[in-house]
Formats: sequence, C-alpha cells, structure tokens
Amino acid sequence: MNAAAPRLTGIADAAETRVGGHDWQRLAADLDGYGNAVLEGLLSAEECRTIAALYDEEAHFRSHIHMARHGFGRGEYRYFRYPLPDLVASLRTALYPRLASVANDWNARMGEDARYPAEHADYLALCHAAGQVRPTPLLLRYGPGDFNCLHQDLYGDLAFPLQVAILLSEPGADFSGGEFVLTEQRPRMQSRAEVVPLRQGDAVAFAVHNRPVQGTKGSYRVNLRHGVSRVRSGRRHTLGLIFHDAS
Ligand SMILES: O=C(O)CCC(=O)C(=O)O
Ligand SMILES: [Fe+2]
Repeated sequence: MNAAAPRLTGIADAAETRVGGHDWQRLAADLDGYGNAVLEGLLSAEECRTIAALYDEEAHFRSHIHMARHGFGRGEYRYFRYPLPDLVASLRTALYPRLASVANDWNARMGEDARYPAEHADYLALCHAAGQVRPTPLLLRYGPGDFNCLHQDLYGDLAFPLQVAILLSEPGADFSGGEFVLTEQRPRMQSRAEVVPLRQGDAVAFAVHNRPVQGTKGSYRVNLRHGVSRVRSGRRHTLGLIFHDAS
C-alpha cells in the first residue's frame, strides 16, 4: 500500500462530498435553460490562493501559452502536467459523473449516438485509446488590459461537452472588469450573450461547443463560445477543468 494513499482518499472523499453538497437538480435545470450553472463557494479563499500560487511553480506544468502570440487575447495560461495536483484531480473526478448525466441527456435530445461513461477514468481511457493523452486542466493569469477571446476548448475528435472554470481571485478586491462571458449562436437568429457573475471560489459549469435548446417544434442545437472581458485593474486567476485530454 502506497504511503500517500490514505491522504489521497481523504481529498477525493472531500471533493466528492463538497461537489455532492450542491443542488444538482437546480444546476442541471440551469444548464438546460441557459447553458451554464454556478456552483457557489466550491473552493475556500485559502484553497484559491494555494492553487493560484502554483502558477509560478514550473514543475506542475507541461506548457505555457502567451495568448497574444496566438491571437487568443491577452494574458497567459499554463496546462498542468500529469499527475495533477490532488485537489485539481479530485475535483475533476467528482464533477464528471454529474455532468456526464447532463451530457448524455443533451446527446439524446440532439440525436447524437455517443454516450459518456459514468466514471471519468473510463472516459479518459477512451481519450487515451484515441491518442488524446495530454492533460487539459489549466491555470490562467490576467493582468490589467488582458482578456480572453471567445473560443471553444476542443483538442481532438473526442470532446466532453461540458467544462468548469473556477474563479480564484476576488472581484472588486483583487481585480476589476474581467467578467466571464458566454455567447450562444442560434440557427438563423441573432446571438445571445450571458455574463456570469462569479465570486472567488465560485465555479461555473458550461457547454463547451453545442447544447440543445427546447423550441416549439422540438430541440434545436446552439453553438457556444466562452471568454473573458477586459480586466480593468489588478490580477485575475482562474482554474479551468476540461474533461477530455488533448491530442
Ligand atoms: O478565465 C476564465 O474565466 C476563462 C477560462 C477558460 O477559458 C477556460 O477555463 O477554459
Ligand atoms: Fe476556455
């Protein structure tokens, strides 16, 4: 038995308990209705500070992206390497089954055959078999004037349709501006925007690319993008949890 196992189990249980403590009926209804849902206070302020501080620890990351160099916006982010920090890994594992149930319902309504396994390990095994083996959880850092252009986090043929972003900084204290924004492109209609109000430690779950919307004549499919408006002052950190690995 590995000496670290009891501690890991403790963290995994704690993540499961705190994720399970949220009202998933309401969250699923918000995801169905708006394509996003907020889990308030998923992390404590201290946990947020601890995770944000990892940003400067090179050893945790596999790559470092300067958004301006790629036309992605302005600011920077880093993809974690495996093994992920315990809290990041256990939150991702604990969030997945609830989101998979929403994702399976969405696929049925969109006439998609794909169904997602109930456990994240089984979904990752499918990604790995398809050659998508690189971890996608990331830490983002924005300073004054930085922003994240509207985008979709697709990294290969396999894409889990929901993802989660956790705000690690406190609006009004650590930074101003920098709102989390989602747009929904509706077929033959004008696009709709949502600005999601988040406090430090809040998580937003949202659709990665498509979701079904209930119309008068059945469901239709909308195309979503997400991004961050310009940070006006201070520094803003986010933890992004994406459930598919990258090719
Ligand atoms: O910084 C944010 O709030 C957005 C981060 C993001 O694009 C992501 O987690 O995929
Ligand atoms: Fe993103």
